[in-house]
Amino acid sequence: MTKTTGTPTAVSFTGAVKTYGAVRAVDGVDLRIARGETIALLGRNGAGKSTLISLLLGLHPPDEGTVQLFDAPPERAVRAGRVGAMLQDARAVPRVTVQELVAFVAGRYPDPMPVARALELAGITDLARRRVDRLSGGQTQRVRFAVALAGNPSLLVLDEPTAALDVEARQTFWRSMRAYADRGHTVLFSTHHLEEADTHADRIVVIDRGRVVADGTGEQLRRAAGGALVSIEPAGRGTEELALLPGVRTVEVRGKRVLLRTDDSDKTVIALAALGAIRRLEVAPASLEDAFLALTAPRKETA
Ligand SMILES: Nc1ncnc2c1ncn2[C@@H]1O[C@H](COP(=O)(O)OP(=O)(O)OP(=O)(O)O)[C@@H](O)[C@H]1O
Repeated sequence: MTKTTGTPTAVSFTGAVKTYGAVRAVDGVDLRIARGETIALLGRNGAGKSTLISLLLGLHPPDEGTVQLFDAPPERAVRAGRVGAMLQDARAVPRVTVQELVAFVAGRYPDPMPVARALELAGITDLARRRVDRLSGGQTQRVRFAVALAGNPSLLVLDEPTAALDVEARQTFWRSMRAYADRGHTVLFSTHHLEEADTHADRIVVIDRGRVVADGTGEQLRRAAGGALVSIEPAGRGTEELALLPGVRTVEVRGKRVLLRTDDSDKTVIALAALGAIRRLEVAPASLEDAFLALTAPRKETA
């Protein structure tokens, strides 16, 4: 299926379910990540990304199904120092300096990277002597990245790693993440930034209501959601007949214009021309954002 089919497995979810009361936060997830892959988890707020990550790290057991890291239970891989994580809600330890904290974490791993290297990759060399509880939000986030890297783990798990970062820190982060991934490590990150997922991940996994609703490259997702967007001013025509045109998957009214998501823009445009009375035609390839919205549309919405 993918170029990584024969590669050893880093992460596997099989029928994984995690409920919180009536909420099925993770609802039957099957997912395999090969060693060396960089995976982006995309999903709306509350889709289940953080819960999936907590199962992966062994912070919670699944209610049903199994989760494995490197063909073993997550706790074993975590205890063996094969995993580094950067979570959203990790709290700063008071009074220690950045350097002390990173050195402490590195010391708990069997094969850590030099502390100076972790600080450099996270872009915080100049913060080494600062106290960790006296940093800005973005600085704290970069310290968390250094902590995740410190053990030189085979698998790096990053929950919304760029959420609080400014433009420059974001660029430094992605450069370092890529350098890390290029050395054969496996990286899983969650994000709300579609262009980051598209640019920096080998594969994008879209989660919606606790399920995997799409899994592929940005290009594959764009294609799956409908290859192109044809937009027109309908000049008084109803939208019903437009929905029946060849290739058209969905019809959406946006102000004066009508947007047709189509699998075959050539056929759709030829049919539109045959109908006549169509003004200001525009054709554009579907964006990843279009694909994401189509994949995660609320159930009641008529697209
Ligand atoms: N500790 C908890 N107790 C009860 N419900 C929870 C708990 N943690 C998460 N949930 C619920 O589980 C669902 C999935 O939440 P989760 O935090 O995994 O989503 P997410 O995709 O990470 O969201 P976000 O993008 O907002 O961080 C949501 O409906 C959330 O309200």
